[in-house]
Amino acid sequence: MTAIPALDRLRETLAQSLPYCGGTFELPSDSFELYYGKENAKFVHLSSAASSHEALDALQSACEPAAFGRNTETVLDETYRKAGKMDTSEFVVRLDVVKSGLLDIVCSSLLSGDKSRRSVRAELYKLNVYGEGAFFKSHTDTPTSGTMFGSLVVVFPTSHVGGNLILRHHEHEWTFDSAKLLAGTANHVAYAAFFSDVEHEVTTVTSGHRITITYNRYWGNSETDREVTGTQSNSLNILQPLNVNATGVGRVLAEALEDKALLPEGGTLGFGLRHAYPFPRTWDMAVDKKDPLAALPALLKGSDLALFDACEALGLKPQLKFLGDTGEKDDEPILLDRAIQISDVEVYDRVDEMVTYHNGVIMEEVDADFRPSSADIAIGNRRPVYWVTEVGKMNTLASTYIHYGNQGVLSHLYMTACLTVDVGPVGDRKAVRD
Ligand SMILES: O=C(O)CCC(=O)C(=O)O
Ligand SMILES: [Fe+2]
Repeated sequence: MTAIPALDRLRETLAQSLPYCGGTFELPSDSFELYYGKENAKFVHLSSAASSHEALDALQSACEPAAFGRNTETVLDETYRKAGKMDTSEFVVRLDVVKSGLLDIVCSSLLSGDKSRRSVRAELYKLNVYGEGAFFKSHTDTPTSGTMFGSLVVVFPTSHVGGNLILRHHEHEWTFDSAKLLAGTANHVAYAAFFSDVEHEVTTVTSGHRITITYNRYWGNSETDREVTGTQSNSLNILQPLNVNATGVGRVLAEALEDKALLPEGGTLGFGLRHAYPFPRTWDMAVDKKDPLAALPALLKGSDLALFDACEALGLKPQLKFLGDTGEKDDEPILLDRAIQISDVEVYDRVDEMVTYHNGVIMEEVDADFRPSSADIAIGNRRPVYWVTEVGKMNTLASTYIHYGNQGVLSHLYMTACLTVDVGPVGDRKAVRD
């Protein structure tokens, strides 16, 4: 098969997009003030200089053991998560992520395209104390609603050793060492913001107190731009460069489309999305009216968003689809343009059910140089697809893997869709057969 160098570059570009940003941020001293407890309210200043070991121990003792999610259940199991937690009803912290400008910094580092201006809401979720021996094994942050897209962790400058936040996405891994970043400072916080579907863990704290507050981040109203309140401060240290954008992706995609070795007579290109998105566990079309897949374009993030925007900018029509896996070894996967609830599909013939009643087409994986025969064109319910980026189990609708979250899954589950784009023949890629 002929090599298509621009396609390799496209894959590299899409994989480069970082799903996290982090750094340190200087704040006025009062931002570190914490009041907790209702009956006997206590005060502690969360910086190494101002707080005694005893005061931090007292805060730790006032916490409850932190639970986490195993599928739909919220469980306590100190072999998986050992940490203290305090609910927002039990404490008040002076730090304001909006007024201080921290939320702006995080959004402009992590988001791209129109979304970098879109309004974002950060909701304080928990205070956590990781004392000596505390840790949290690998999990993703459970979506509490369909608009939740990210998490933000703020680590206070109380002295601690260990407790690295390790993030993993596809084949990459990043370590955020808050202890090292905060060493010797009393007036900075360390922050890490990531897309919530990114797997992460907190390694064992070997000494001291690692005290954090976490926020869930949600998309706000798509019509309203984010109010930019932040001051650009010299005291900001951003560890991660900006994300890939649609222009960069569009440039390599356009180049790939000029190559005669890629679907010379036109066809369908497929991309497995790199992020998972929250979908309702159940819904009823009669009540909800809208298919959850229809909401997905507004939720895209990272390189998924850059790819979608790049296709549109080139005059192509990207489509988001699910891959329906029937669960049978010999069945071919079905491309679906709506989200269906697998449990709704009769067990006796899922392929027929998905094709006949759910508008599905049978997906046939082909090579980059595929040329359709007249037979391919005639058969309406089969679709030859050349997958540019990997599509697989992750992209299937019926996901059965055990999900570890920061709480039990309530209303939403992460699902990964794929993007397909029909292209015309070389030289006329926008010309697409109906
Ligand atoms: O403390 C951290 O760095 C991350 C904590 C975390 O993953 C969580 O609370 O879900
Ligand atoms: Fe988490």
